[in-house]
Amino acid sequence: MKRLCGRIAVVTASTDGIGFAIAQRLAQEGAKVIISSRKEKNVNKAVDKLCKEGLDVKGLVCHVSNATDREKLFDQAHKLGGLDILVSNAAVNPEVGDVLDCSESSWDKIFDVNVKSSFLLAKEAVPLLKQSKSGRLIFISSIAGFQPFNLLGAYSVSKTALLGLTKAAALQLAPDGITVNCVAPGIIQTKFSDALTSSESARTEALSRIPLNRLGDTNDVSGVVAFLASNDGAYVTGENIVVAGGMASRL
Ligand SMILES: NC(=O)c1ccc[n+]([C@@H]2O[C@H](COP(=O)([O-])OP(=O)(O)OC[C@H]3O[C@@H](n4cnc5c(N)ncnc54)[C@H](O)[C@@H]3O)[C@@H](O)[C@H]2O)c1
Repeated sequence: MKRLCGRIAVVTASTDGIGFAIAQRLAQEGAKVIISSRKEKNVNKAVDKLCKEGLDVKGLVCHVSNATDREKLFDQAHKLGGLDILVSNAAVNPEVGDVLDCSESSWDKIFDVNVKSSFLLAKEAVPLLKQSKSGRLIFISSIAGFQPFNLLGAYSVSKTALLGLTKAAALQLAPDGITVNCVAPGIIQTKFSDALTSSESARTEALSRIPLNRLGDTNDVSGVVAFLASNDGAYVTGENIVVAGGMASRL
């Protein structure tokens, strides 16, 4: 099914993991997708891979905290014809520990990348999204945003902030016909979740919390994002959608 023909999408941190799967899926559904991440080498590799699959993608270096990089991202979209879909996916977690043990520098970094950059990307995308007939803003939060994970204190709180940002921005942008939603993944197999899944004991503990009894795959998340980006999701806004194999009922 190609639900996104003629749409232009920007996905941050999309050279690997969940972001890559989202970029791939949006492109498979017919969108022209701008891939980005911090390192040129990774951008080139991801673009090469998707171009070889016959997908319409362009790539750009973008450190989401860097205003010039963000400007280049939207300039590129403008040159391609506009912007219909922004997926804000980049996140960091530089420190493992309880929330009140987080160092000030890690707190600042977590909130700078996970929250402030998402806010700024959204704010800067709005002029282009307003020109689209089907503007979509999609934030990637986490199940930890609903109930903080042990030892992921500050990261969890940053993801909670995105739940609020989604609701507030959805109300603000509804009169312009732009939908704003958030996807909150559970434990999805990527580099990011390695610590939660790599050892046998960590894996068993993780699975004990997931009613569907399997870890998530990046495609479990990308399909939901594609739905929200498409006309099938046109009447959904201000929602935080958990994609976690039922984990939310065991929090
Ligand atoms: N994997 C999971 O279990 C899981 C669960 C819940 C939420 N998430 C969220 O999903 C998103 C993607 O995570 P992932 O699991 O694919 O892992 P990942 O490590 O592949 O994704 C994080 C990406 O963000 C990028 N990034 C970090 N700082 C950046 C910056 N300043 N500018 C641009 N890019 C930057 C990293 O390079 C990395 O590619 C993140 O928002 C993460 O919080 C992941």
